[in-house]
Amino acid sequence: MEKIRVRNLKKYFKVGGGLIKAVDGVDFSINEGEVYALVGESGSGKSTLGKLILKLIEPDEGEIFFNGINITRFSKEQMRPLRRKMQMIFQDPFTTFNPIYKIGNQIFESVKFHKVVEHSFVEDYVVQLMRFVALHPDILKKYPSQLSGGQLQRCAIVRAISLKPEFLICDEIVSALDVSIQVQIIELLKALKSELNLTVLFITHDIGVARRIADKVFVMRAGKIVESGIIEKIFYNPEHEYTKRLISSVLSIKTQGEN
Ligand SMILES: Nc1ncnc2c1ncn2[C@@H]1O[C@H](COP(=O)(O)OP(=O)(O)OP(=O)(O)O)[C@@H](O)[C@H]1O
Repeated sequence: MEKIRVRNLKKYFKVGGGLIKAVDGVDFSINEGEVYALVGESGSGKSTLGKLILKLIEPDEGEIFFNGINITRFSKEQMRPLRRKMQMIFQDPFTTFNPIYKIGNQIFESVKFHKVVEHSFVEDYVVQLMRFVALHPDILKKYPSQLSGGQLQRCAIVRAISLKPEFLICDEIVSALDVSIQVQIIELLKALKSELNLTVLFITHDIGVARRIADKVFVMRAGKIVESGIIEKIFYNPEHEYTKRLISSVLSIKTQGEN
């Protein structure tokens, strides 16, 4: 079943006297249970595309379908029941949480707001999820500033999955983390994906990271998808010059690291 489809999506920004074509006529669909990576250099339009799909910003043109329903012109009220089903996790876990409240309270509130489980089960439910992502439940009593980036990103994952989403966008969620922690978070996401039958769009500038998690990939350049398909095929047999460049930059970093 088709989970997400976008058709001729466009978002331009007026900056100074000029126009930035952040997303410039994008078409694609993602089926239920698929993990797609969206790969491209900084500024290619990846985050803007992610925000458009979730209707965090409005497109200038084009259409967005979720579960086959055209949500492009849905109002805030119409979007409310869908918000829980479409979650986004961002690069910087320190801005995900409000620094003045304990982590637990923030996750409990969001589970209560969306009425995911009965009030009396909320704490037990979240504690279970904390264990699932290998975090001690005592962390729920801490403030964001008391946690490491990796711990906080796991908490952001708990908050997102606690709402039982159907579609998850991860926007550069491992970019700010050490390589060993990156691997742990990617493995965690893979486990979650199969446990929860999630459909995932994993945004990253690093096609090497994309390859670890995704089955398929969209390569984005200057607001357009220039190549897409099965990631192993594209990694070993890229057609577009831009994709070749992305791959060779990953390979050259690896080679330098190995020397
Ligand atoms: N609100 C905005 N106002 C003006 N320009 C914007 C806005 N949001 C994004 N842009 C511009 O749109 C282009 C695409 O930005 P976007 O953040 O989507 O790219 P990206 O591929 O996610 O890159 P990065 O990983 O660096 O965020 C960039 O040139 C950016 O400066």
